[in-house]
Amino acid sequence: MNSIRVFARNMGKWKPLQRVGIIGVPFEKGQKKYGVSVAPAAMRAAGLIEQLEEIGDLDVKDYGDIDIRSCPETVSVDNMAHLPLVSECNRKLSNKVAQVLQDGRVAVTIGGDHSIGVGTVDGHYKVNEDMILIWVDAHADINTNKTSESGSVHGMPVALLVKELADYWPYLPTMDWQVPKFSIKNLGYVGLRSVDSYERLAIKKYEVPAFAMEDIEQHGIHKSIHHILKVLDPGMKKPIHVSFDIDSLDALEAPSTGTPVRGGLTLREAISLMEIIHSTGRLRAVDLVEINPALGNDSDRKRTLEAGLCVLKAALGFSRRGTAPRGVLDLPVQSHHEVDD
Ligand SMILES: NC(=[NH2+])NCCC[C@H](N)C(=O)O
Ligand SMILES: [Mn+2]
Ligand SMILES: [Mn+2]
Repeated sequence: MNSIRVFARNMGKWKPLQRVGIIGVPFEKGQKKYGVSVAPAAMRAAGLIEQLEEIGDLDVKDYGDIDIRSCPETVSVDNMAHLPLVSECNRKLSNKVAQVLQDGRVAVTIGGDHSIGVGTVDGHYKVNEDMILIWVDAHADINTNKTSESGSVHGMPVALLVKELADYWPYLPTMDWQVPKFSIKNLGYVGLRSVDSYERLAIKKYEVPAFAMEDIEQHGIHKSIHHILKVLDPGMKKPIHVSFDIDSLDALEAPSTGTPVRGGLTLREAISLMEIIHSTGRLRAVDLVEINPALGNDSDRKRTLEAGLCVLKAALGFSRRGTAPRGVLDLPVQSHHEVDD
């Protein structure tokens, strides 16, 4: 984007330019299926950067992909597949996310499977220790290697991150760089509908605000996300990290994903959720994970990539109402219709 034009447009009372940094993570060893590593390239080919720039008032910088090289897997941990690879990828990713944030940009990370949530949250926490985390997912991803039925690390990132569960892990070789400091008290879930029994136990024990699909059914997406934000941050000042697993969406909306679950969020609900979070002005990092372009047919793939783009655009300020031309309206466009509650 032309920086002089941006400067001119931001003089006066216009909202400041939002700076965004894109990180691709072509990593798929946190689960068993081929293809989720192709998502960063597929999202770029689908027009990710251009579509974000079209929102306006965005300065988008593409930091490229994390370098995923297969290192020799000399150690192994029981029921935890490819730990050295997961660890190495996340170590690099954590540093990159911290760098993007220190550059004053919202860190937008395109996975990859959800094991990369370890690196994104770790990197974010290094910069903003008061961050809160909204995990939007069909799954809770809070298994340890002892409770997981799959042995896949994409079902474990939350348990690796939170300090309250640190004692439930054995020593994890290669993971010395990652010290769990983030508190489970700063975590909330949206979209759950496939939660394993020990995961359920952890959520209950630590009273994690968790809006499963039945809660969203009951309260609606607006009240659900407002409630989570209020519980996690009553003062409304903390930086927000959203880790968005595409399988939070209904399998009909986003079929190209490794562990689809029916009965999920509509795309409209996900867009609403992201619009609300954007409107706080405190979104600092967003992950979009588990898109697997190798699964399904052309139409499935296209629908899933489009859904991912819609979600990211909503998170970064795209308005479904349209945006008025500059200089015409000083205030954000609101609905012209008063609706009684
Ligand atoms: N990020 C994901 N899609 N995770 C799916 C996890 C599924 C299951 N709970 C497991 O531990 O393996
Ligand atoms: Mn997940
Ligand atoms: Mn999931």
